[in-house]
Amino acid sequence: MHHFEYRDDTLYCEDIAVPRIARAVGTPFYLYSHATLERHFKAFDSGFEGFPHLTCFAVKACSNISILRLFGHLGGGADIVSGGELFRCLKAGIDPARIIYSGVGKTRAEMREALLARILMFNVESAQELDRLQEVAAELGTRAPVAFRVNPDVDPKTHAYISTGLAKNKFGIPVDEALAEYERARDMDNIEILGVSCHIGSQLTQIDPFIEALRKLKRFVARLEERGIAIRYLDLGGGVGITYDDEQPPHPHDYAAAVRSELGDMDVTLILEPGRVITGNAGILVTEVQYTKVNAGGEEEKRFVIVDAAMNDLTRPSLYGAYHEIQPVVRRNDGGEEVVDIVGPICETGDFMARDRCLPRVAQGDLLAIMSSGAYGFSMASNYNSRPRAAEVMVCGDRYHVIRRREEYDDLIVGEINVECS
Ligand SMILES: Cc1ncc(COP(=O)(O)O)c(C=O)c1O
Ligand SMILES: N[C@@H](CCCC[NH3+])C(=O)O
Repeated sequence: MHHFEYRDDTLYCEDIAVPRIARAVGTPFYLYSHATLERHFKAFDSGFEGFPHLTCFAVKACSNISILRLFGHLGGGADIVSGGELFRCLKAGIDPARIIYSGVGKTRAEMREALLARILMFNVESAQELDRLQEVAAELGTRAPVAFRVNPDVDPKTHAYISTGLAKNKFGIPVDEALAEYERARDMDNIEILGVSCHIGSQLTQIDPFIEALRKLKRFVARLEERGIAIRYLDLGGGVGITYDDEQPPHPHDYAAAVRSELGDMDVTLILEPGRVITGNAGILVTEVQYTKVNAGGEEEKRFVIVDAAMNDLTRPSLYGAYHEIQPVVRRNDGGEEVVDIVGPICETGDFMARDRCLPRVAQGDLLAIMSSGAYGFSMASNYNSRPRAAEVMVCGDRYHVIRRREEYDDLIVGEINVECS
């Protein structure tokens, strides 16, 4: 359920007509519904009510500080993967004691920053990372709280690029090797073992792989306990999928019920790292049709709708061949339909939002809504082709706020130095 719906054939976000915002801020822009963000966060979090848990929003999915602030107010923490994400979370007022730090390539500087901020836990992903963390913590005269991210070798049955829990993926430490790392960590002066973590992939549409991974984790925790290593936190990562097209992912409550049932009376605090399931369907990308054209020279006639959003704004279709529903912002019921490629202005054939898509006939100046863009949308945007990044807007009821202004040309060269080598 989200709060983007038509009223008299015009798309509204909560109580505001989308064309009104387009006139005020220009296009393209990301548009988020505050009520939907809140609803999705609560829908996820409430599934674990009564069980000690912490919902740490995966910042990489949608990292605007106004949105992070909202989740912080709702009692959430954050799952970060860089110093930049830590910086954002602190700016957004997220309690560092609710921040966990994942990622395979943490630098010394990033470790230092996170230790100084006193985050809850590092999810350590390799033996060398453990050694480095011990050194950095010793330099600061502190102890680093850690979980190891174990790789359970479970097939998440998702797109190969976003599968992370198979042995052949770069993430985590194989379960069989992790035991030795825990024993090493136990003997380190500046490491404090707090937990075990895993994250097997993103956009999962079935519950079974989560449960298979959890079973392996439980067996692993029992082996740790046999060796006198106690675990306080069990981090199950993120990964619950959403409907982009016709997928039928589990409802967050069904996911939570299955996890709780498998956990039984295990005495741990659960950490969850949801991203997409919270923000994915709470945001859209609004774009304007610049041109339409027909290329009739080849074997088949090709119809193109050229819009002002591109792969630099929303990279998912180009990168994964991902499907995003595309809807006219104002529905006209007289023009019929046609099969088109909806493409951006970038000089790449891979710059498309949709291919061979049946769309109501559109004309220059029409607005289109690229749905389900609230996760891995703006956060993956770039300046490719020297395109200023889009604005981000959040609607709260009958008001809207620009939560990130559109970039200007001067933003494109921030940090560049105009050197002439003679
Ligand atoms: C370590 C980690 N946690 C959480 C997430 C969030 O995943 P999702 O957006 O699928 O919930 C990711 C991304 O896949 C991740 O890499
Ligand atoms: N960027 C991916 C998800 C990757 C999740 C990061 N571990 C997407 O757009 O679907």
